[in-house]
Amino acid sequence: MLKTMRRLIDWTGQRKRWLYWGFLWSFLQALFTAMPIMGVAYVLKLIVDDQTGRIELKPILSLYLLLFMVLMVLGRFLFSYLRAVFQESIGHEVTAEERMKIGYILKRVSLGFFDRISVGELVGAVTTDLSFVEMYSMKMIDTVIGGYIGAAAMILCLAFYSWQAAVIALIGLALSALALRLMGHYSHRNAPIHQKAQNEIINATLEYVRGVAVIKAYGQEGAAIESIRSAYRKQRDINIKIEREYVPCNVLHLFALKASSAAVAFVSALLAMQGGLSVPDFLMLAVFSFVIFGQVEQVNNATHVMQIIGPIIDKLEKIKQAKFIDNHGKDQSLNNYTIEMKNVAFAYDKRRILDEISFTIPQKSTTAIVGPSGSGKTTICNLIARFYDVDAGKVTIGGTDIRNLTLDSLLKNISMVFQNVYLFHDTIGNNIKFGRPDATMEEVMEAAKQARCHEFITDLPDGYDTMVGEGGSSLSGGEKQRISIARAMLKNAPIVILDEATASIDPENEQFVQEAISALTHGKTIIVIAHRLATIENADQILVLQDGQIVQKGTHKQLSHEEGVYRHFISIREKAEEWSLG
Ligand SMILES: Nc1ncnc2c1ncn2[C@@H]1O[C@H](COP(=O)(O)OP(=O)(O)OP(=O)(O)O)[C@@H](O)[C@H]1O
Repeated sequence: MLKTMRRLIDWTGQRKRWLYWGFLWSFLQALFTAMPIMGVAYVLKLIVDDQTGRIELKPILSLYLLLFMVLMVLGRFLFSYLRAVFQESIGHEVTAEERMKIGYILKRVSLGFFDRISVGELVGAVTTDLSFVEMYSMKMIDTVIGGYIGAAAMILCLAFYSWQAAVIALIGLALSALALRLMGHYSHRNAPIHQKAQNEIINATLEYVRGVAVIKAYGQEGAAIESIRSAYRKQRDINIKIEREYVPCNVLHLFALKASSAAVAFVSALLAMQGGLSVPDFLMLAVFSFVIFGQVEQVNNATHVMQIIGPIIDKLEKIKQAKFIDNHGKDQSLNNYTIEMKNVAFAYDKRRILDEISFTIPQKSTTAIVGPSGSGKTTICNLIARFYDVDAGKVTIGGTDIRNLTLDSLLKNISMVFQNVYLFHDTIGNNIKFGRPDATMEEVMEAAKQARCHEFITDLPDGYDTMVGEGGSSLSGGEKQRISIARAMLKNAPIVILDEATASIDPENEQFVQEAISALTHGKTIIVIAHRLATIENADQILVLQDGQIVQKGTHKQLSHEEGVYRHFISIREKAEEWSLG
C-alpha cells in the first residue's frame, strides 16, 4: 500500500506540494479536535478544585471557556476546509490531464499499438479506471496519511497525561497495521484478476454491441450473451473471493483498534483509582480513547482501494510508455508530392506482408493498385500515411523520408477516404468539419455540394445539424461515403489515398460517389485501391500486387498486352461489371 501511495503522490507531479500542505492542515485539524477535550478536562479540574475549596473560580472563566471552544471549533472547520480545498481538487485536475495525455499519445503511436492492446483495456483505462482513481485516490491518501497524522497528534496528547495509555494506543496501531498488511497482501494478489475480469466485461459488451446485426441475423443472441455472462460470472467470483479474504482481516484490524481503545480507558481508570490520574484527566483520556482511531478505522477501505489503484497505475504507465512513431520527426513543409517507395519490406508482427516493394508515384498523377484480396494494397497505403513504420527500405515524399517528418506535418498533406467509413456521433456538419476544424459553415456546404451530398443533407429535417449515429449507423453506405469525401474535400490535401469501395454501393449512388471522387481528386497526387475498370484504365500507372510483391507495373495499355496477373484480373472485373450491369 505504501508503494502505491508513493506512486500516487509522484503521479500528482507539480501539485505534490498541495498534498503536503493538505497533510499539515490534517495535523492541525486533529490538534483542534483534541484541544477542546483537553480544555474541558482542564475546566473540570478547576471546578473540582473550586468545589473542594482549593481555589476560587472567577465567573469570567466561563466566558473564556466559551471563547476557547468557539475558536477551537472554528479552527477545526477552517483546517478541514483548507485540507479539502488543497487535496480534493488534485485528483480531478490530474486525471483530466492524464486523459488528455493519453489522447495525445494515441494520436502519435503506430496502429500496431492498437493490435497489442485490447479496446476493452484502452476504454477501461480512460473511463472506469481513471474515474476510479479520480474518485478515490486523494480521499484514500488523506484517509491513510491524515488518519495516521491525526492518531499521532492524539497519541502525543495522551502521552502528555499518561505514557502507559500512549504505549497501549501505539500497540493497537501496530496490530491494526499488521492486519492491514495481510489485507494488502490478499488485495495485491486479487487486483490484477479483478482488472482482467473488468476488461473482459468491457470487451464482451463492445463486441456484442458492434456485432449486434450479425448476431441477430444468425440468431446467435444466446452464444453472444453467453460470453458477456461468463465475463460477469468471473467478476462476481473474484468479487466474492475478495470479500471473503477481506472480512477476516478487516475484523482483525477493527478489533485491534477497539481493543486498544478499551485498554486505554481501562488503564486510565486504573491509574485514576490508584491516584496517578485526576478524575477530570481520566474522563478526558476516556473521551480520547473513543476518538483517537476514528479515521484510522477507515484505512481498511484505503488498503483495498490502493491495491486496485496499483494495477491501474501500471496500466496507465504501460500506455504512457508507448513509443511515439514520429519521435525523430521535424515539422517541415513539403513542396513536392512525388511519392516513392524503395525496397520496402513490412510484416505485421512476424507475418511478412510486403517484400522488396519499389515504385514512384509522380506528383499530380494517378496510380491504381490492384491485386487479390489480402495481397497488401491497404498495407501500402497505411505505410505511406505512416500508420505503421516500414521494416526495411524507405518511403519518401518529395524526396523527404517520411520518418523525418512529424505525423502532423505528414498527414496534413494526405486525405484518406476509407472503404469502411467512420462517422462520429456528432452532427453531419461537424463530421465534415473534421477535415478542417476551422472551416466556416459556407466552406462546409461548398465541400458538401462538390461531394454531391448537400442535397440529401438539406432534405433531412435538421439539415447539417442532424445527429449521426455512432459509426454513421443512421446513414446509408453511399451517404456515409459521400460525407467522408466531403470531409476530404474540405481538407484539400495535395495527396489523396482512396479505397475505391464501390462493391457496397448501388448503381445510382455509385454515380454520385464517382462524381464526388472526381471533384476530390482533381489536380492531386492520387493513390487508389482500384476496383472499377474505368478507374484502372484511366490511371497513369497501375501497380499489380500479388503475394506481397509488385509483379507488374505500367499503364493499362502496356499491361493488357502482357501475359500475367493483370490480364486475368481485368477479365474477371469485366465479367463482374457485366454481371452487375445485367
Ligand atoms: N492489423 C493487422 N494485423 C495483422 N495482420 C493484418 C493486419 N491488417 C492486415 N493484415 C493482414 O495483412 C494482409 C494484407 O492485408 P491488406 O488489408 O493490406 O490487403 P488488401 O490487399 O488491401 O486486401 P482487400 O482487398 O481484401 O482489402 C492480409 O492477409 C491481412 O490479413
